[in-house]
Amino acid sequence: MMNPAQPALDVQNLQVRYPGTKQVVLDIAQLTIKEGSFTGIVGPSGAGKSTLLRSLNGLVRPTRGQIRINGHPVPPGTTPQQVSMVFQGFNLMPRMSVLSNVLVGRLSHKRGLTKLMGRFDARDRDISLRALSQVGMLRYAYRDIRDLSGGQKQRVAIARCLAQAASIILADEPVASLDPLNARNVMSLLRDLNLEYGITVVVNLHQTDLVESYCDSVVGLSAGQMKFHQPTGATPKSTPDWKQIYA
Ligand SMILES: Nc1ncnc2c1ncn2[C@@H]1O[C@H](COP(=O)(O)OP(=O)(O)OP(=O)(O)O)[C@@H](O)[C@H]1O
Repeated sequence: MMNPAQPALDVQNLQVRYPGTKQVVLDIAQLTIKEGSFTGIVGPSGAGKSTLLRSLNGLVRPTRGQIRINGHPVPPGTTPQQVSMVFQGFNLMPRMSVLSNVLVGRLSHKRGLTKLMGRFDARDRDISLRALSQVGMLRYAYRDIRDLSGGQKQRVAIARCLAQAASIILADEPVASLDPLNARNVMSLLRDLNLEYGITVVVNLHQTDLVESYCDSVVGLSAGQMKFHQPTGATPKSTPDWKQIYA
């Protein structure tokens, strides 16, 4: 159930230093992402965009700070069930069917031996097939992942998020390895899911035109610091054009 008053993501005093290094690569005093929003994260290479998403997903353990997901504090380094991630390289299992890959999204709803053994029931299959239908990939359900194009693979990865019933999708440069047409198709799919189901989307992007077309707000990072967080639409004259971060 959407609760627009409550942020989907709330970050306070987040700091990341990778183990064995001295450099603080992310230092964000406060970042709030509204539920149901579609936020682009921009910034030069090495700015900390991936580190931010990976911290939110528990893949990176912050040195300090607090992360709240849908109002609940997330213990450092844990992956909340409501959060699902899409990667540039798809992170799908080759030599397995499309459906098997989507079923992986159901694992976060399992416990104990059932999870360990990767056992799925009829409901899991129904949910996964429905997810494939939602991304227009149902007819590929029993095909091998290796038979798919990059754009199709990314659709399957997004279906895996839907099977997980994630309320937040974090997408780390999801279209970086796609041609411009497929890039727009994948962005449109994310936008449709955002509008239709209220899924909060946070996406790292290098292409400013995609940020302008699809995102309702934009966060600018530079050298691990948050430089701005503002709507993408009418940019007030008093604030710098967000594209300046690339200058
Ligand atoms: N596993 C790691 N160990 C040590 N340092 C890392 C690690 N991962 C990233 N870094 C460093 O953290 C900083 C931020 O990297 P990050 O990948 O988050 O940036 P980014 O904005 O996503 O860059 P890009 O746009 O090139 O993907 C960089 O200086 C990078 O070298």
